[in-house]
Amino acid sequence: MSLSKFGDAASRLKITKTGVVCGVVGLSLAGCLLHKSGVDVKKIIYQVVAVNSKPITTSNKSNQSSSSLADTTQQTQINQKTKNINKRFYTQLKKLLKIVIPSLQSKEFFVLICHTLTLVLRTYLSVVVARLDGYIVRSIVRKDGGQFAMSLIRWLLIAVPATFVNSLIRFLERKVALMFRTRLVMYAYALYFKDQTYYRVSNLDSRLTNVDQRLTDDITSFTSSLAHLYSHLTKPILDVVVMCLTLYHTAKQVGANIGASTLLGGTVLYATAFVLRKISPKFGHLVGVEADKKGLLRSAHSRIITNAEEIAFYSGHKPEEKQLKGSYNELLKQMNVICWKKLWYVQMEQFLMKYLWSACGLLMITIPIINANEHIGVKTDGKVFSDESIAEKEDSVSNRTQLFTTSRSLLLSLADAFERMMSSYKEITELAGYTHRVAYMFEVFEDVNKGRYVVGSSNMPPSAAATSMIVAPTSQQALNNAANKSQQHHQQQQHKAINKSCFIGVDYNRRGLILETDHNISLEDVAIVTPTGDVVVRGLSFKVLESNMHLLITGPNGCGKSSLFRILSGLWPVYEGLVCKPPPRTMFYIPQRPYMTNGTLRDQIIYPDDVDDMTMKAVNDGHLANILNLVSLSHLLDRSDRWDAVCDWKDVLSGGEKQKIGMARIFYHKPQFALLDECTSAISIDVEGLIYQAIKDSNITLLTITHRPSLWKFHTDVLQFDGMGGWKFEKLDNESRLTLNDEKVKLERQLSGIPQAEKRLRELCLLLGQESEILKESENASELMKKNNNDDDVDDDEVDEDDYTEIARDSTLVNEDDDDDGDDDVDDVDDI
Ligand SMILES: Nc1ncnc2c1ncn2[C@@H]1O[C@H](COP(=O)(O)OP(=O)(O)OP(=O)(O)O)[C@@H](O)[C@H]1O
Repeated sequence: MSLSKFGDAASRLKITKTGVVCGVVGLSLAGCLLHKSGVDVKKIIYQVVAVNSKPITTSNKSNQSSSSLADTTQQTQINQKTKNINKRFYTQLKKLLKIVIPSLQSKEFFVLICHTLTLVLRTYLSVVVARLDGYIVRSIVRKDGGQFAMSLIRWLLIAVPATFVNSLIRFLERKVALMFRTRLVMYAYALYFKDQTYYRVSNLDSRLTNVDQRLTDDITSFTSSLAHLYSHLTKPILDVVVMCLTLYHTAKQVGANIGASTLLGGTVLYATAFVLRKISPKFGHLVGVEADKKGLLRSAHSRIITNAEEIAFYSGHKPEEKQLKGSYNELLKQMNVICWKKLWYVQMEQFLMKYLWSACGLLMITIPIINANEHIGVKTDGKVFSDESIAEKEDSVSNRTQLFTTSRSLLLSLADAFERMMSSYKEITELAGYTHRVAYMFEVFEDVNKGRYVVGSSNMPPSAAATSMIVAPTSQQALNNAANKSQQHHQQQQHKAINKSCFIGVDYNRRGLILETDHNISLEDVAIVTPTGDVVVRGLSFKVLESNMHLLITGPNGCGKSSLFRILSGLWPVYEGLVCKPPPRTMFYIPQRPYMTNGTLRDQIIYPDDVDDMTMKAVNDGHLANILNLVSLSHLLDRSDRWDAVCDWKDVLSGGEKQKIGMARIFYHKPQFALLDECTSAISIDVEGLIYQAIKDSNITLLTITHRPSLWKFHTDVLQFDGMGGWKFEKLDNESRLTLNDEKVKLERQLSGIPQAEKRLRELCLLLGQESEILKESENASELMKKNNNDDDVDDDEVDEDDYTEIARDSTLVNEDDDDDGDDDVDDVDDI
C-alpha cells in the first residue's frame, strides 16, 4: 500500500490537518481527564520504578541462610530511596536505549521506522474494513445483490494486504527484539571480558549473583518486552487518533450531539483506569523475583553438571536432589503467586474492558443515531448526505444500519486500542523490572572495571556495605610475642584504616602501585588483602631476577601463596606497596585445578591461542608432538583423529594427564616467568622432575608453589610464609634443608605416639588409684602457660574491645594454622 494511497484514503475519510490538530487536542484532553481523575501517569511510572528499582534479592554465595534478614534490610533501603527512584528508571532506560539504537543512521532505527509504518498501515486498513462492514450490511438490508457481491469482492481483496501486514507486524517486532538483543549482548560481552571482569565480578564483588542468568535470560526478556511494548503502545495510540477522528466526523455529518457520548465514554474510561490502578499487583517486582529464582535453579543445575563425578563418587544424589527440588519449589511458589494474582486481575480487566466497554460502546453509537435528524443516508461513495437532499425516504433504514455497523466496528477497534494501552501498564511494570536488572548489571561491570568493588551483603548499596564490613586483620605474628604487642596494635589500626577505605568506594588500586618493567619481578612492602578485606600478609618485599633465579614458595594452607600469584596476575588489586612486573604475556600461570577448553587436542596445548596464532608463531603439529613427548603424553597421539579429535577433555583425561597438558602449555608459550601453583601434585615424581628440568633448560624462570621437597632442588631461593602473617625470603640451601626436613620427619614419627601414651597413663592412674609425677608436671606446665597468657592480655592497656575480638580470632587461626602445619607435614611425609 503506497503512501499516496494512504493520503487518498485519509482525504476520503476527511482526515484533514484541522482534524489531526483536533485529534491531538482531544487526546490531550483525554490525558488531562485521566490526570484530573487521579490516574497520574507519571506517578504510575514512578511507582512502577519504585517497585522495580529494588535490587533483586540475591543471596550471597556464602550467606544464603541470611537472605530473609538481608531482604528486610534491602526493603528498608529501597523504601528510603523511593523518593529519588523515578529518575533512575528513566536514566537506566535511556542508557539502554542508547546502546540498542546507537544512532539515527543505524539499521535498528531503520527497522523501527519500517515497523512504525506497518503499524500505521494496519490502522488505516482497520478503518477501511470497518467501512466495508457497513456497505455489506447496507446491501443486505437493501436486498441489493450487485452491491453485496462488489462489497464482498472488495472485502476479500483487502484481506490479502491486511493479513500480510498483520504477519509483517509480528515479523518486524521479532526482528527489532533480536536486533536490540544482539546490540545488548555484544555490549555486555565486551564489558564482561574487559580486564578480567568475568573473574572480578564473581570473586571480588558480591553485588551480582547468577551473572549468567542476567547475561542470557534477562537481556532476552528486556529486549522482547521493549519491542513488544513499542508495538503495543504505538498501534493503539494511532488507532485512538484515527478512530476518534473518524467517529467524530461521522457524528458531525449526521448532525448528532456527541456531548453525551463523550461524557459517557470518558467516565467509563476513568472508572476503568481508576479500578485497574487500585487492584494491579506489582508485576515488575514479581517478575524480577521470578527471574532471580530461575537463576538459582539454573546455577544449581550447572553445579551438578560440573561436579557430576564427585557427587557420584560420594553418592550425593540425595542432598543434590533435595537442593534442586528446593530451588524448583521456590520458583514454583513464585510462579504460582503470579498466576493467582493474574487470575483476579485479568478477570477484572476483561470484565471492565470487554463487557462494560461494549455496553458503553453500544450506548455511544445509539445515542447519536437516535438524536440525529430523521433521514440520513450514505451515498455509495461513502459520503453522508443530509435530510434535505433525501430523494428516497425508504433508504433511511438501510442507511442507519450501515452507519450503526460502521460506527460499531470503529468503536470496537477504539475499545480494543484503549484496552491495549491500559494493559500496557502491566507490561511497563515488567519492562521496568528487566530494565533494572540489565542496567544494574552494566553498572556493576563498569564499577568493577574501574576497580570499585563492593563486598559483604549483595543486598546492600556500596556505602552501606562498606561501613558494615567486619574488619578482621589476620596478622598474628606480634600477638604471639608479648614484646611486640603495642606494635601489633598499631599495625592492626593501620589494617583497619586500609580495609575501611578499601570498601567505601575509593579506587583502592591507586593506593598500591603497579609498574610494568622489562625484566624481573619485585615487590616492595606489598600487602596481600583478600576480597573480604582480610590482610593475610603485610610488608612483603622480594625480588625475582629473570636469569638464573628460581623461586620456591612454601607455607601452610591458606597463608597467601596463591593470593600472591593472584596479585602478580592482576586478578586482585594491590592495596598497599609497589609491584613491579613484566607485561602479562611474559608470565604464564598454571593453576591448581587444570582447565580444559572446548575443542581439539591441539587447542588444549595452545590455549589460549588459536590455530591462527599458532601459525603466526610458526609452530606446527610436529613441534606440538615434541612438547607432548616432553610431558610424557605421546600416547594421546596414538588415539584416533590425533590432533583434530574433539571431545570433552576434562572428562576424557585423567587428573595427572590434565596437569601434564597444563605443563605442555608452558613449553608452547615459552614465557619469561612460569608461575606454577601446585600444578603437578598428581604427576609422578620422576616425570615431574623431568618436566621441571626441561623448563629450566628452556631458560624459563620458575616461581613454584609446592609442598613437595622433591622439587626443592630445582630452585635457588625460597619465600616461606609462616601462616601467621610473617614471611622469610632467603637463598635455598637444598642440602641442609633436606637434612633438616629428614630430622623433622623423624621427630614427628617419634612424637606421634606420645598423646596416646599420656592418655593411657591417666587411665591406669584412675584404675590403680595412684598419682603420676610426670602427669602432674605436664599439667602444672600447661596451667602456668595459660596464666602467663592471661596476664599478658590484661596488662595490655591499649587493647580495646575490637582488639579482643581480633585476638580471639587470631588465636583461633593460630590453632588452625598449627593444625595446618601438622597436615602439611603429613603431606610432606607422604610425598617423600
Ligand atoms: N575469593 C576469596 N575471597 C575471600 N577470601 C579468600 C578468597 N580467596 C582466598 N581467600 C582467603 O585468602 C587466604 C589465602 O588464600 P590462598 O588461596 O592464597 O591460600 P594458599 O596459601 O594458596 O593455600 P593452599 O596451600 O591451601 O592453596 C585464605 O584464608 C583464603 O580463605
